Amino acid sequence: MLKVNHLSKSYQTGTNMYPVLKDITFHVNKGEFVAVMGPSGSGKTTLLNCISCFIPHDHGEILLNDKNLTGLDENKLAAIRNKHLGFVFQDFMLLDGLSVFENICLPQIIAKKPIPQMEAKAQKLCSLFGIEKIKDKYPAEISGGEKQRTAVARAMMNQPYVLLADEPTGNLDSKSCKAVIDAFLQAKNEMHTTIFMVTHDSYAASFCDRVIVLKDGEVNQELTKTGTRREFMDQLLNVLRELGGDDSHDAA
Ligand SMILES: Nc1ncnc2c1ncn2[C@@H]1O[C@H](COP(=O)(O)OP(=O)(O)OP(=O)(O)O)[C@@H](O)[C@H]1O
Repeated sequence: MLKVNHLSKSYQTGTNMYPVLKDITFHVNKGEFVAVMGPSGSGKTTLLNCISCFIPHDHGEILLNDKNLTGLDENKLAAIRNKHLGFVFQDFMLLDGLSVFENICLPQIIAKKPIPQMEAKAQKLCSLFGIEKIKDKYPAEISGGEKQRTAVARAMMNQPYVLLADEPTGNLDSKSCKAVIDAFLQAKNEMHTTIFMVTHDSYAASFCDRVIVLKDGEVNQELTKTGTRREFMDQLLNVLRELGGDDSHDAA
């Protein structure tokens, strides 16, 4: 579903070029829930921004459902972002003046989809993610966990090929974190959604099928969950402790 082949990216500061991603290769299969972890500055956000088509990469290729995104012009990239990618951000990015239900509908309002079809879909997502009771409230009236579940529902409106999440649990306590992870697992299990999440949180990552660990812009290792979630979390904590890059929830 998502293939990243030999991806490189440098930033220019003055006359100096700083390589941030160095020959990154990995694949994410349809329906897989994959996290990217690594110490601060290892290139996680840069990688996500390249996959999101927000910034261009220098070398290599990114394929989304076998379509090569490399070299597409900004209009084509914007169309791919709108149609085929869903986004969940650390700070929710909900529109304060719209209700929960209207926020969820937003991607299809922008895409000018028929209203009855759109409302039926939003209603289904509200019940899937357990936010039916708050659907008429406004973002200022709901909790952080409810805001993020609303953001997950909104990201699912266009049934994206891949849901991209940037530190989705970063602003949440353990209980809300679990509620958001449950929303991802529901999207994966009931809608076969492919999820790619950047996180510092080993607790959140322990619910994933696989974790790609970055260090200094390179894939340091890939860890696949084989045993229990708790064992996987301990494995992640050990790896991250060695590399210096986790701030997992204590209550995990
Ligand atoms: N626009 C930019 N221009 C120049 N350098 C940048 C830019 N954005 C990021 N960097 C540098 O690239 C490196 C990787 O940054 P990035 O934000 O991708 O790391 P990260 O792993 O997401 O870090 P964190 O965990 O702290 O969010 C860092 O050294 C950062 O200072």
